[in-house]
Amino acid sequence: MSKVLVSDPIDQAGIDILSQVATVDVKTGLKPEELVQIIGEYDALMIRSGTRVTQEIIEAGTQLKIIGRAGVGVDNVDVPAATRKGIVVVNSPEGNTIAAAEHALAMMLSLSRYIPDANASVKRGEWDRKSFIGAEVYKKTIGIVGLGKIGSHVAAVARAMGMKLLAFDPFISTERAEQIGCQLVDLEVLIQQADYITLHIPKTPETTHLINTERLAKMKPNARIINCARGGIIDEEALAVALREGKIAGAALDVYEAEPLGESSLKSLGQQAVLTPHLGASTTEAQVNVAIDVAEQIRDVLLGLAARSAVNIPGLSPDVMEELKPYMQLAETLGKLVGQLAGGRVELLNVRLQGELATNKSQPLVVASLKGLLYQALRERVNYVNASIEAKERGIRVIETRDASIKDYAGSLHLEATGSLGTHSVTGALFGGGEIRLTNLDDFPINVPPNQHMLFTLHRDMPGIIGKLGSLLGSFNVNIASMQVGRKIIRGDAVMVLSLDDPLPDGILPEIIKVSGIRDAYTVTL
Ligand SMILES: NC(=O)C1=CN([C@@H]2O[C@H](COP(=O)(O)OP(=O)(O)OC[C@H]3O[C@@H](n4cnc5c(N)ncnc54)[C@H](O)[C@@H]3O)[C@@H](O)[C@H]2O)C=CC1
Ligand SMILES: O=C(O)CCC(=O)C(=O)O
Repeated sequence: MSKVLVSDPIDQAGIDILSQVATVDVKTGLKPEELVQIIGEYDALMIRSGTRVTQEIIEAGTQLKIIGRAGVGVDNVDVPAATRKGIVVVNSPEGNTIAAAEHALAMMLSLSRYIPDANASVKRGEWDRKSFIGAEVYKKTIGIVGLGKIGSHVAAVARAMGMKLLAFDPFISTERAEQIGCQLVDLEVLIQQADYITLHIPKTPETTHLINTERLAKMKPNARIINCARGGIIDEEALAVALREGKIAGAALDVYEAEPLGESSLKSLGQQAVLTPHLGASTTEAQVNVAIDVAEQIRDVLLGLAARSAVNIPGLSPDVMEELKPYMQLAETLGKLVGQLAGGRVELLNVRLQGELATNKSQPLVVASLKGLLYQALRERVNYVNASIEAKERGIRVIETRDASIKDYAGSLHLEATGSLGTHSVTGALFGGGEIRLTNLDDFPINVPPNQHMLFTLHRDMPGIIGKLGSLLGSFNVNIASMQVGRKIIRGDAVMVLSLDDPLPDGILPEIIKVSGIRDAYTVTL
């Protein structure tokens, strides 16, 4: 019989499901070294946010087939390490949506009416009615940053409370925002106009310290901010200063840069700060939902079936998987690339399956392309199962075509996306040993392997451009790993594809576009 280790508190409903197919050991509060010692015995590991599944634990888990995160965020799992070892990582993208949204709303009302401090004062034996004169949310403006699952539910309830709704989400169409009843605005407008700002976005390099000293200074003095998403989206030190100096009226936080929250200047603040210990998902209902959702997937994988919310490995039948596996990564990489070239708010994705891929069996490659395209917006919340639904909800039209006559490579994939930066296309194929190659960019022939940090330029093919760009990058201390020019005619238009050792520093892209002969430049992270 298989063995499952449950290393965080999980609802009994999940344990009951796992027990149908496995011996279940519940051992919570293990130290990392204790987990490394015992993990080798187990076929599956089920966690919440309390267990950090490091590469060392994954390496020691020689029998592991699946890691199940009873919740949304898999930022406590080294997913690339699990993928390298063929371990499926699953989560529950929707099981705690309502719980997290309601917590954010509860935080907003608690802040406005000083409920935590008023409660504490009554319990101390006081009857102080003067210190807790609150503010109404009715007719106030709420600015929702991130209009995904949780943000949309917050919007629906806030609307019912008579609030005016602004939203910032660069990956959502205006139509979708209007359906939810929100006016889509730039972040800076939202920051300046909102009375309440609530964050419902993933933590990514772009969202880290999104709320910093400068943005706090632009908020209204009566503004209150709520973070029930991820710690680190707000710069906590800057927030504490802004609250202490009365630059804004209040903050309610459920998540912190380091958890549990240790020494922090937030703790010495008065009633203008409400702090909870990462309770967003802590409702009986959400814990039952996520436990069942994830336990069912662990059970299915242990029985040799597919998982419905795998974040790293698709739930395809073994024979289809065998044939398509080498191309899934290609499709996802091309999706990530073309999505970033097209900018946010992609309206249209054309996927052309070429050569031997031009068959019905290759349909999962369209889904993998969408998963890549949506990665920048949704991170680990997009998977092979929900990618098509998420695309539809975001108003992304997907056109799928097949062309068996294109035989430059055995099989190749061509993606074209239209978004806020215009229309861009990329083609890719697999070379010997399954190595991914980008073979065409915006109709220019190229032949480069994808790299984590890349820079693309559209320029005039003329002497001196490559040197000027190289010097400019050098002056910003950016090291070029490789460079290739793609052109159709000599001294005509051309593209330059550069692989960089590091991400491009902020502010350099406009400088690149100023170089004479360069018409456009794009940077992507894969
Ligand atoms: N406190 C808690 O216990 C819980 C926290 N969460 C967290 O809540 C957050 C939201 O979760 P969901 O709504 O389920 O995710 P979701 O994936 O449905 O929505 C996230 C939204 O953020 C948008 N987005 C991505 N990057 C952005 C950026 N740079 N600026 C503005 N918008 C951006 C996306 O387009 C998407 O619409 C996540 O960070 C999740 O980990 C989720 C559940 C419980
Ligand atoms: O498991 C928990 O309580 C944390 C929930 C959470 O933050 C998530 O699902 O992303």
